[in-house]
Amino acid sequence: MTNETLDAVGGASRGAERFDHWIDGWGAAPVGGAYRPTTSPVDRSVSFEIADGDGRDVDAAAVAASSARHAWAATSTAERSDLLRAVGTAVRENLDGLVEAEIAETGKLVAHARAEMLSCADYFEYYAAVVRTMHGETIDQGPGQHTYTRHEPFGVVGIIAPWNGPLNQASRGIAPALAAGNTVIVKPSEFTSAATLRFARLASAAGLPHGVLNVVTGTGPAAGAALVRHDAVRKVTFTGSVPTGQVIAGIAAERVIPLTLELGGKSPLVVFGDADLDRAALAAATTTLMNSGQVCSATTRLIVERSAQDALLGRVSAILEQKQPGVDFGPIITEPQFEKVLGFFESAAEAGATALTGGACYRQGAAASGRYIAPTVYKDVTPDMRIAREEIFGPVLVSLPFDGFDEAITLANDTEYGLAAAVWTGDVARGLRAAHLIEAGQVAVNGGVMTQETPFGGYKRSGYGREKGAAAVYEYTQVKTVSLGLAPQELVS
Ligand SMILES: NC(=O)c1ccc[n+]([C@@H]2O[C@H](COP(=O)([O-])OP(=O)(O)OC[C@H]3O[C@@H](n4cnc5c(N)ncnc54)[C@H](O)[C@@H]3O)[C@@H](O)[C@H]2O)c1
Ligand SMILES: C[N+](C)(C)CCCC=O
Repeated sequence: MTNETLDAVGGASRGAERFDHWIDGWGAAPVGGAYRPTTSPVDRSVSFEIADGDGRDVDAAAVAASSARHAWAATSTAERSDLLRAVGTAVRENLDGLVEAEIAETGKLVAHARAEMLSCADYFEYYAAVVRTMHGETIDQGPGQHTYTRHEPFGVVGIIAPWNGPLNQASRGIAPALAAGNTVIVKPSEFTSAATLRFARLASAAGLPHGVLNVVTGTGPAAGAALVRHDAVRKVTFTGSVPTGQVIAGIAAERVIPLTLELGGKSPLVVFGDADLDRAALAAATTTLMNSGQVCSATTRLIVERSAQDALLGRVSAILEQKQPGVDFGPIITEPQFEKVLGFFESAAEAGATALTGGACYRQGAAASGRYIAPTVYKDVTPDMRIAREEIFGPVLVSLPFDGFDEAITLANDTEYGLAAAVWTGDVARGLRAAHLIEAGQVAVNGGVMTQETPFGGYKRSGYGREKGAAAVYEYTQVKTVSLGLAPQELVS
């Protein structure tokens, strides 16, 4: 692959644009005056200078979000719906700038970055519709009472986002939180903040009142922890790793505030021998390559009926071997994650797994200057190996054979995680039986798809709470019961 191709996907040789926080409808320089660079995973050049915030900047955002919250909560659902739709339109009309910012920090393929930004617009348009369906209930206690429930916003919601799908993952929380009448402070990953900052400007220009959406950038321990600890923040949605989720859950428990945790996964892809192996192989290759495996719900733990293992792995390897870095798949987004994936290769070699293809980064050609990892397929894996147990978050497929339905389910559930699963079989009834027995928040049988409309979240250590789907809007509300006496009551003295 040529340098020209890499430039096209990653954007080297660019000036380092500087980004401030977005607070109360304006760019706000960090109180401490510090900025940190973000880099392109394509060639490690500096992409942007991003405000390196801390608790003082969170304080400023909290003042803005708190000041705006009553007026925002008092808007009608029709007004909020119109504004959310306008935000979605603004994303569509300014797609190129968002895509450019996202690619500069993640190295995503242009087509993938565009799809993610369009899906971001979808979140706003979808929750623009959902907000108009929100309702409480009436409770019949007899003729003398009129009792009903209201779904009221929490006030200020904190959203902490990861680097693998920066604006996309943040939008998944921002849209329903705003729809429900909350104001929001977003803390993007310190590795990937630019698209979220550009988005916040667009949202303000589209009509979101000042203070309704704020973005504070900086590291997790400085800006992120300050956000979770802030008195004004009444609910937090965190998407990221289990260890960070545990830290945040500790703070939330201390403060007694609700938390949605969207954490990692080690999701199984179960293939029975009677499946369409060509389609199953394509699915396995796609999940391995998608965002270079940096997807929380990637089903990269391939659990395949022993009789079909060689045929399936041959097909998957053949597909992956044709793929080119920068053309068919992107780089690993952060340097620590790149090193982590290489560490898994060492561990796999020491444990005796066989790499049918891949198993290394690129050491020659243009891809060697970026964080590219060759798509990898492992055979001769045992369930106790690190590559079989831990989330790799790279383009690495790990194969475990099974004999019989029960062993397939046992292996699928032999993980501390429970985010997602996929099942491929020629017997639909068996596919659904497997789907019901697998401990995961979403299971796709024979290529079923998940969209904005489908609830998403984890079982076990993959987290709690649900995002996406109509019900997610209620995760950003608290229920109040109101009871009105209609008849004279006897007073108890
Ligand atoms: N379940 C999901 O929907 C989902 C989606 C995307 C990514 N993920 C998971 O995210 C992980 C990769 O993302 P990551 O490396 O950015 O995760 P991470 O936990 O390192 O960081 C996530 C966010 O938390 C912030 N943070 C870090 N320490 C913090 C602290 N002490 N207090 C407050 N905030 C803190 C970071 O700055 C970042 O914004 C993977 O495990 C992946 O599976 C899950
Ligand atoms: C990176 N994507 C494609 C937005 C998917 C993110 C879902 C979980 O990590």
